[in-house]
This record gives sequence, C-alpha cells and structure tokens, in this order.
Amino acid sequence: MPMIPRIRLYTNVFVVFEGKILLGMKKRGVGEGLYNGFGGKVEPGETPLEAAHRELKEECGIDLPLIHAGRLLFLSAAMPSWAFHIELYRSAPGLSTYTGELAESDEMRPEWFPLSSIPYSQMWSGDKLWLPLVITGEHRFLAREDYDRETDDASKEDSQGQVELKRWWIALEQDPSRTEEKRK
Ligand SMILES: Nc1nc2c([nH]c(=O)n2[C@H]2C[C@H](O)[C@@H](COP(=O)(O)OP(=O)(O)OP(=O)(O)O)O2)c(=O)[nH]1
Repeated sequence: MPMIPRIRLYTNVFVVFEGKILLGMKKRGVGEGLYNGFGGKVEPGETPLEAAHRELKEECGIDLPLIHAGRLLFLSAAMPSWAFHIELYRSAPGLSTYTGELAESDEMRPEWFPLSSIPYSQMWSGDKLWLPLVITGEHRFLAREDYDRETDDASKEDSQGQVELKRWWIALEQDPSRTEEKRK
C-alpha cells in the first residue's frame, strides 16, 4: 500500500490596502529568506480563522477583519510524509486601517509593497499563480501544487534534495454571495 501522508494545517494572511500589500520577510524556519503573508500552524482547539488572527498579531503586531480568500493544498517530495493544507485569508475589502502597531518580530520583518511590484522572485514559486486572486478577492479558490525533485536522476540530486513546482491547478469557487454567478 502506498504511504498516505498526514495533513499539516497552516494559515497565511495577506493584508491588502488600496494599491499596496503587506508582506513579511521570513527570518527563520520554513520559507526563510522569502517574502510571505503572515501565518503558521493551527493549534489544537483553534479554528483556522482564530489562528490567522493570532499569527498576524504575533508575527507583525496588528489585527484587522479578515475574509477567507482560498485554500492551498500542496505536496513536496522533500517532505513526503506530509500533505500541506493552507487556509488563505486577506484583509476585508475597503479597509485602510488596523489595530495595534506594525512591528518586526523574531520571525518576520514586515514591509509594504506597491501592488505593481510584488517580489514574486523572492516568494514561494506557486504564489504568483494565485496571489492575484487573493488581491482582487472576487472569488475564493482551491489551488493544488506538487513540488517534486528538480531531476529524476537521483545521482544528480544535491544534498538539500531541492524541489521545484512541477504540477499545479487552480479552480474558482462558485460563491453567489461574493459575485454574481456568471457561468451557468
Ligand atoms: N504563501 C505560501 N505560504 C506557504 C507555502 N508553503 C508554506 O508552508 N507556507 C506558509 C504556511 C505558514 O504560514 C508558513 C510556515 O509557517 P511557520 O514556519 O510559521 O510554521 P511553524 O511551524 O513555525 O508555525 P508557528 O510556530 O508559527 O505556529 O509558510 C507556500 O507555498 N506559499
């Protein structure tokens, strides 16, 4: 029987104000050296939305109303015993203020970017596929990504076991409360 991975549930929050987005430079751990939204593991007894608010506050000091933007499921050949499930949130549309003080934490250095210059080359490689959907917020989506070995030739693998995005798909949710159902 093939190995069946166990699910790791995470959250990730993108704060999007008029014309700009708040990203954090990850200073340690998974995704170190990359810009990302703010997030982490959902703790036992917590809903993903509660975890999203908690991680946003812990990692950059602020809080604000959030909406669910989409769901990312990914597999990585570097960690075959896990399937990653990330609940993605964004700030509620039309907002331009938050509570708390924006501050660097030991995990993240927050930085605003104009929407016209999002640093995709310094982000997880799949993010460019769906972050535009998070920003417009018109449709919730389901995204699936498979990160696999860069080469099938095991002798050429480097010691890090580098993986790259090999296959993906994205589907839009039909959500009449957010947008008129156009495809009948
Ligand atoms: N945007 C994006 N985020 C990702 C991808 N893969 C991935 O793990 N993440 C996110 C999920 C989490 O928000 C974050 C990793 O969380 P973390 O390093 O803070 O997790 P942790 O186990 O340290 O959790 P915690 O201590 O903060 O609770 O990276 C990806 O492909 N794209």
